[in-house]
Amino acid sequence: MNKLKPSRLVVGIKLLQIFFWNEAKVFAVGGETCSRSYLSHTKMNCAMQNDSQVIEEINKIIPPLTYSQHKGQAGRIGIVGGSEEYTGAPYFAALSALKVGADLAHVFCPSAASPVIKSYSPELIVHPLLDKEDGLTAIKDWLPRLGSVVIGPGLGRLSSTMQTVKDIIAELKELSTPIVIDADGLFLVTQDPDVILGYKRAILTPNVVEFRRLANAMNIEARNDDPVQETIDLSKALGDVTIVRKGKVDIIAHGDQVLKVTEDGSPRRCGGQGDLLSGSMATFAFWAYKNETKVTANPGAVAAYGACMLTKKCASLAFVKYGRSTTTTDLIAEIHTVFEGTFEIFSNKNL
Ligand SMILES: NC(=O)C1=CN([C@@H]2O[C@H](COP(=O)(O)OP(=O)(O)OC[C@H]3O[C@@H](n4cnc5c(N)ncnc54)[C@H](O)[C@@H]3O)[C@@H](O)[C@H]2O)[C@@H](O)CC1
Ligand SMILES: Nc1ncnc2c1ncn2[C@@H]1O[C@H](COP(=O)(O)OP(=O)(O)OP(=O)(O)O)[C@@H](O)[C@H]1O
Ligand SMILES: [Mg+2]
Repeated sequence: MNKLKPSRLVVGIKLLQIFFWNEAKVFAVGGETCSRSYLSHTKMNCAMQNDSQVIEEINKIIPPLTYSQHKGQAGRIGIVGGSEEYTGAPYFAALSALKVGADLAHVFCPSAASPVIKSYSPELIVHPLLDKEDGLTAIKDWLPRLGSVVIGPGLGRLSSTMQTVKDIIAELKELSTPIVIDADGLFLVTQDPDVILGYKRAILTPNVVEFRRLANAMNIEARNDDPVQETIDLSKALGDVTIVRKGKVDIIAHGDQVLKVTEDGSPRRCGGQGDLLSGSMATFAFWAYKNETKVTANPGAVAAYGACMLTKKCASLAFVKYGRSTTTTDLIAEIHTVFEGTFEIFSNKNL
């Protein structure tokens, strides 16, 4: 009997997925109206009424792949994170930033985490500076060279680390660098919201628990029946930062501007998927702010949407293959396929 080899089966499944995504996009162009989505709070929401329109915006910010680009132009991303306990989180974030298309990823971590993170991957540049006496000075030398920075994956909550991170955030604000804040970075914001208050290039990516902590810290009225309004309220209370409220549906709010990612994702809740999201978002954020005149929506919201869509599709594709065994490494392995199936690739143009 002519049996289908497992590898062919996998390729077949991938092709079907890509086909159906493209079909869905075409359907969205033809069939969607503002009333379909919950994007009804502002004029901007109506302007960005369906997935294909937002993806068009994202296509405008993706850098072309040409032989004339030099290393660093597609992104030099910083990750401030890691601790003795958590070394996987900054690794997942940094590798995801690279796999989405950044050229270089720098991890700034404490000494104890550094050899571990280095040994996971030779592709990461790892600086064991976070707990060094003169570490902040050395880190400050690097910051102007970074296109965007993720603060928080696996960072831990030592008060000495938190003070250094506050100083790093202050410097990044001076430089107008886009900042993605996740995990223990969000803990810092909960303790001291002033560190990020009013910085419009900040993107905060809370999970369910982190959102509740932030909302409580900012005295946001709980609205169980209207999570969108609650997310808008938090964004406004923090001075129009971008909030990405992760969940079955991801809700993105930048002031009154709202986008929603309703992609299925997966029912597997293994740790590290939020790190894939924050790392990939940093690369999109660098591209979006660099090309902010090309997009009509807020660049932070556009970047967030790209990363949320990508992460959910990676989860979905990995789950088809590995089911209950799916781990974040399996999701990262799908970034290339998902990127090609979702966004326009400018390879072979302007060579
Ligand atoms: N491999 C790694 O090194 C990883 C490290 N991580 C790091 O681990 C540290 C702690 O992160 P946590 O996310 O555990 O934060 P917390 O330590 O604040 O714990 C949050 C708690 O809420 C629970 N929770 C999560 N989603 C929930 C939901 N929808 N409903 C009810 N409860 C829910 C979790 O099980 C957890 O017990 C951070 O530094 C983070 O970056 C994570 O990123 C996961 C991967
Ligand atoms: N209930 C859910 N159903 C489907 N997808 C979900 C659900 N909850 C979260 N996700 C997705 O999982 C990804 C990570 O979100 P999650 O809430 O797990 O972050 P996190 O807890 O910070 O993860 P991490 O373990 O990396 O810290 C996002 O893409 C989000 O959309
Ligand atoms: Mg997390």
